[in-house]
Amino acid sequence: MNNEEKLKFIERHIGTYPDFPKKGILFRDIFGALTDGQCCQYLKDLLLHNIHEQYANVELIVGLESRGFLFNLMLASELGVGCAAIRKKGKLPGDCVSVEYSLEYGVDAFEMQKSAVKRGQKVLIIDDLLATGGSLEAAYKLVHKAGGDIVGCLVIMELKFLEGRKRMQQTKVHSLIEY
Ligand SMILES: O=P(O)(O)OC[C@H]1O[C@H](OP(=O)(O)OP(=O)(O)O)[C@H](O)[C@@H]1O
Ligand SMILES: Nc1ncnc2[nH]cnc12
Ligand SMILES: [Mg+2]
Repeated sequence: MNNEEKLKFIERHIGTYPDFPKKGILFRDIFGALTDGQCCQYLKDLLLHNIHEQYANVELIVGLESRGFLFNLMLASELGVGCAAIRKKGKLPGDCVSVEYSLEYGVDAFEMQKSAVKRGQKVLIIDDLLATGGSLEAAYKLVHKAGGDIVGCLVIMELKFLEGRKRMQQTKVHSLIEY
């Protein structure tokens, strides 16, 4: 299968749920695709392909709690680099940097351990989905605060109509699937 066919295959397996978690939200469920073994392999192939094409010399993959964690360790181990976590507030021990953010259906705060990123380290931020961009923008600020050099962000899905990309003009953002 070529990359275009792999992408179509994945698209067909992503679940779509109207009015979840709130009325008016059309929820795009990556977990629906991950129960299929082929989808897991194709997703890995396409994410790695994109990293090789778009983001040279990545040294650390940072994933956003929780759906971003499905991909940060997997990609880091494939690339032979480290991975780190951005978590919702109060979950990480030690000295942390913290940033408040809002998303399509709420407000929260993200944290990251200061020790997770070395000064000037080349960081790729990964998540399943870009909606309003609140989460990804907060992640960018956190990694920057922690001393990282962000080479870009990679997401599987992008909800174009919410224009989250407008908040991310400080770096390169790539998505595999646009809605
Ligand atoms: O672009 P935004 O409007 O910020 O929305 C995108 C974020 O929303 C979802 O996460 P959610 O906060 O629902 O948490 P989860 O990953 O733990 O399910 C999704 O996984 C992204 O991380
Ligand atoms: N519509 C949506 N589907 C899945 N995750 C989301 N996060 C923010 N908006 C979302
Ligand atoms: Mg998330």
